[in-house]
Amino acid sequence: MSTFTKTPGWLDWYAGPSKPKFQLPAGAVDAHCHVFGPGDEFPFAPERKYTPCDASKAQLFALRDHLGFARNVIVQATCHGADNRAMVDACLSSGGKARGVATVKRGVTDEELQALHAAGVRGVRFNFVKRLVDFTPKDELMEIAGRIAQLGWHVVIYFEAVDLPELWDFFTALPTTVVVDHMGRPDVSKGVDSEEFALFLKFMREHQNVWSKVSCPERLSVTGPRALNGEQGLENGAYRDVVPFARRVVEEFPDRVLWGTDWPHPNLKDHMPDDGLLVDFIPHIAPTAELQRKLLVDNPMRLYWPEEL
Ligand SMILES: O=C(O)/C=C(\CC(=O)C(=O)O)C(=O)O
Repeated sequence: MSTFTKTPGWLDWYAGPSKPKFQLPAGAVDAHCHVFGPGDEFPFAPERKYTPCDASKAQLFALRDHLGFARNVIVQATCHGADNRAMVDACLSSGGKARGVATVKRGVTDEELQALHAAGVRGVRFNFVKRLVDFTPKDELMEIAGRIAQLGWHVVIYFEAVDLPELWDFFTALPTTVVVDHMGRPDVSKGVDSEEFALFLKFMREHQNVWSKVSCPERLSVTGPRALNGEQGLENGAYRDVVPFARRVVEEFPDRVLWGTDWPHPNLKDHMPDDGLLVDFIPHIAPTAELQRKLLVDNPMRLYWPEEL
């Protein structure tokens, strides 16, 4: 029995994912996933906004193998705050098959940054989603960005589309490669030609250092039906409303896109996706073998394992 009580209504990750029909290219990277705890070993942070179920490194690596991925990029989740131990432990246990994205505070020492680097961390995440984090002053974030730039790391930013205008000046001043989570969370009901999404495309077009994860159809879709428990795939319409957004980004910026499962899918409210069906979403957004190879292999390798190229 875990010491922690999950947030009421919490949905646990789906333990019986289907085998994807889409065969991932050799060396594919799941470039956005998390580990949670286990809470009794790696306690959740006091300042967290949610308490999840456990989602261990062993369970993540089993999913990686089941789906046919070769590697993971493990992104520090806000439920662990700036305590990166669970993520670092997972990276260190992966035999070089996982790299990490950390959360750090201004007080982090150079030695701590070096230790994170040695463990496989290659980026920090700045989260601007108000339901997930308390506000951090931008000068603090800019100072951190300046320090991690010297390690060759990048900054991952998580925000919602309506907040992009306000955050624009800060984002465009970052001195590193900048990776946007989930296409900046567009409101897909506004359509792919909306002003809001045009601003996001302009952000990427005018700033060659900006990359995007084209992940999370299950989070962005408003129409469904859902790729739920192996029952329905995209051929039945699951998450169809997200396809034009992701496909537009993949086709216009093929060398600056990443894809991840987002396992164990924190904070979903109405359903838990089948990760096998999420993999089957990929050929709809990256329709050619070349686009798939860039999205799943070449781009994440360039960012996270450049020494192997
Ligand atoms: O997994 C994600 O990308 C999205 C999250 C959670 C999150 O980012 C976090 O806790 O750090 C969300 O939208 O609730």
